[in-house]
Amino acid sequence: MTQVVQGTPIRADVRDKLIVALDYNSVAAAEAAVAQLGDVVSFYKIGLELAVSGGIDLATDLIAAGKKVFLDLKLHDIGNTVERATAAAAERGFDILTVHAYPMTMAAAARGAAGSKLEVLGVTVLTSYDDADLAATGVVGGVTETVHLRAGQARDAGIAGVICAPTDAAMVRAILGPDRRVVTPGVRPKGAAVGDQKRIATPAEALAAGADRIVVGRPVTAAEDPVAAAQAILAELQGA
Ligand SMILES: O=c1ccn([C@@H]2O[C@H](COP(=O)(O)O)[C@@H](O)[C@H]2O)c(=O)[nH]1
Repeated sequence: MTQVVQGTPIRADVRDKLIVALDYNSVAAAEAAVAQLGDVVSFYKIGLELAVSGGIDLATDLIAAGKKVFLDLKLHDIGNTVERATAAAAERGFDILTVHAYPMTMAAAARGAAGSKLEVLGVTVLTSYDDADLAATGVVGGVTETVHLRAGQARDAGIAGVICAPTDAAMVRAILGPDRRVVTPGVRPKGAAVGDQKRIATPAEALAAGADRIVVGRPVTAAEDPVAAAQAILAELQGA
């Protein structure tokens, strides 16, 4: 069904650029949000909170309802485990799976996803980190240098693309070229609460910098009117 926002139809390809994070602690709450957002949102993310609350099975219902589903588990383990978990995610029909952007982890996930439609994305540096947070983990080199390194390693591992901050997207796009995915959380419409995110940009800025898709959680799910919030983001994306 075509969405119309303020008299303008939202194209289907634009709708697929918005991934709404279902960060809830129960399947019932996530289902209520999906029902409320209806045809406005076509792509959902199941992350750690919902996954440990029984949400992985919700993906089956979402996929059956024609939605795309991103499983954001940020895997990092020995190669055999990552490869088998990735293959299991592919088997369940997920569209996107995240792993941390370490070379062995990404290579294992690439093997697990081989021959499937599952897009594996490597998480470069979390959008809630600044240089000091990264240094505290023992990483030598700031955020920009580390994202640069890890984006190149993601390309070389043969995975579909990366997760990065919208503020890194232009640099990452130049490294990955036009055919790989650049997906950015840390997106905040003008005036939205920043929360714990540190490297942020607006939806339009993220697309202009080279992002294919944006991930938005609280600015939609915690909004007084989540439908209006999602529609406003879609209108901004379509105008970008
Ligand atoms: O670097 C990252 C990787 C993943 N995320 C996830 O995206 C959403 C963002 O939610 P907001 O409420 O819009 O902040 C959330 O599920 C994170 O786990 C990220 O923010 N940054």
